[in-house]
Amino acid sequence: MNPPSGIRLTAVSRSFSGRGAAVQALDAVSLDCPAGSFTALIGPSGCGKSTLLRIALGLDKPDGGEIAIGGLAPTEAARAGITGVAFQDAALMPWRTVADNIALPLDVLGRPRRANAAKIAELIGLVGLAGFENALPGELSGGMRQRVAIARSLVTDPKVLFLDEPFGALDQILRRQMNIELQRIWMESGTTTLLVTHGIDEAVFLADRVVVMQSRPGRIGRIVDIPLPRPRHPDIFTAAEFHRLEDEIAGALDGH
Ligand SMILES: Nc1ncnc2c1ncn2[C@@H]1O[C@H](COP(=O)(O)OP(=O)(O)OP(=O)(O)O)[C@@H](O)[C@H]1O
Repeated sequence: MNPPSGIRLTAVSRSFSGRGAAVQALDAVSLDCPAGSFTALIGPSGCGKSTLLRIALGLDKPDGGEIAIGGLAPTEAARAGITGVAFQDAALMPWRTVADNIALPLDVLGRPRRANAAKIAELIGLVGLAGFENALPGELSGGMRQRVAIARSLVTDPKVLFLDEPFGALDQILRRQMNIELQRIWMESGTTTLLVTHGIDEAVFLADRVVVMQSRPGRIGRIVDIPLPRPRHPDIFTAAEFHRLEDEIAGALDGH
């Protein structure tokens, strides 16, 4: 049997006590993302999305509950290269070429670059950047930079991928193109993916399920299954069923 490669949160809580009253950023959040699934996380500002992500990446610790990434504690999973992550800001190193930026997690984990040359070339092809291997970030468009960030997040062959609004800064047309690309990459890589987004349309287009969070305290309000067949084509954005699912999520965000 393959090792488990999903995400499992069991009653995860995290509160912050600042100068004012304590804030319950996460209140007993339980979520199971099966291996290979695509989950979108959506919710109002301050509902605990970043806190959840930071805990999943091993950058913060919960006050209570448990979290397992591919069956491991978050810090172990990160150290083993099981976790990949891409943020809204592509955060590329401006002096490193596309190939060198993609290779960065290998350098951090002390893995030999030469042994992974074929992997880097494959990823460059996967994100549609063949021919730009030696370009510097300053020579790329915003969408191309985000594609480099996604390739970089996949270079360790992660079992679990966290995407924090990776297309939030892009315009609507480019965002849709990137959504189509991301669906293809996910279908080819089979990586368990958790996408944090503010876009209802993006969530419905990409996800198997949309987790709608509520704030103060940060909780899961509703989980909406997205039973649309794959691969999903751009014309699905105008389908009646697509709009019905968007409305259901919008309603859940409003607390209905
Ligand atoms: N380090 C911290 N110290 C104090 N309070 C914090 C800290 N980090 C988060 N919080 C509080 O926890 C709550 C959840 O914050 P979090 O950043 O996780 O929300 P979010 O859903 O990611 O919001 P957004 O969509 O605006 O990015 C907020 O009320 C925030 O003020």
